[in-house]
Amino acid sequence: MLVTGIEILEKAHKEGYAVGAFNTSNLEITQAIVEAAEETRSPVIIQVSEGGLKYAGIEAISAIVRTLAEKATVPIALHLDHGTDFNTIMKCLRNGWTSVMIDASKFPLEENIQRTRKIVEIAHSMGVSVEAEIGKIGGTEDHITVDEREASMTDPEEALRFAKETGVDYLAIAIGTAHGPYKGEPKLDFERLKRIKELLNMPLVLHGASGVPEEAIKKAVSLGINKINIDTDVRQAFTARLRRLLEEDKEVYDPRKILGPCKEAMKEVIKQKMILFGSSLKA
Ligand SMILES: O=C(COP(=O)(O)O)NO
Ligand code: NA
Ligand SMILES: [Zn+2]
Repeated sequence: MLVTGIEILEKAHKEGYAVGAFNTSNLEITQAIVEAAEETRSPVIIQVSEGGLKYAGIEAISAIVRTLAEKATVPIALHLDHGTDFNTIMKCLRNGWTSVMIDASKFPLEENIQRTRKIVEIAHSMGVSVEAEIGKIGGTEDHITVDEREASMTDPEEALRFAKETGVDYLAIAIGTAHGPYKGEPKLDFERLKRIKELLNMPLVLHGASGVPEEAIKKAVSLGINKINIDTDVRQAFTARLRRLLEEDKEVYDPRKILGPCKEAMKEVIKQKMILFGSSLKA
């Protein structure tokens, strides 16, 4: 069933587990997410980035996700990932999305607060949940120095002020993760996470979670992370299966015979994540 993001994440926050938020841009990835959630009895957040909306078309991808979510036997929220453009966020709200992220983290704090508060007021008036970001979660391509990394991490006191002044439902924080594959091993600042959770006592979001070792994920969940964004690991599962399949079978040409096994490969990765995050059997 299609529910709001806060319905899923308030429960996760109270009961101390995390829910996967998996990016999709087509039918097969969406099916993999929904089937994985039903097979592990997990609530799940299906999210589309602005790039994914451009690729699939907002009406088409909304229809696919909404249709599969409404038919599903577990709670599913439909979330806009890293919303930066006001009109795109409004289009998602008009297309029945149940959660949106306003990512104004690149602006100074005051402006991030203003921009976020505006979206919170509109989305809440429509019964839609809101995620925002404070601190900068980079991509692995950012060649930043260590102290720049420190400076980009979320300041706990600023996060408290931000949460109070915006009314945001869940907060994406920067504690050392980055989007995309890691070159070395990511070092998460668990002390910082612990402090933020103590101060804010609300659902927290971890971006850039692909490539983070399982032990670090488990520790982050135990310290209060409740939404975990995964994109790269699912993409890599798809592509690895695709390459192997085309290597092994030079004759195949039916997209269903190619995309079907790729869907299964993505589903297996997603199921493992749901079990690792502690969301299995929570639906
Ligand atoms: O944060 C993410 C996903 O990051 P990864 O690709 O590292 O899983 N999406 O918003
Ligand atoms: Na990552
Ligand atoms: Zn992200």
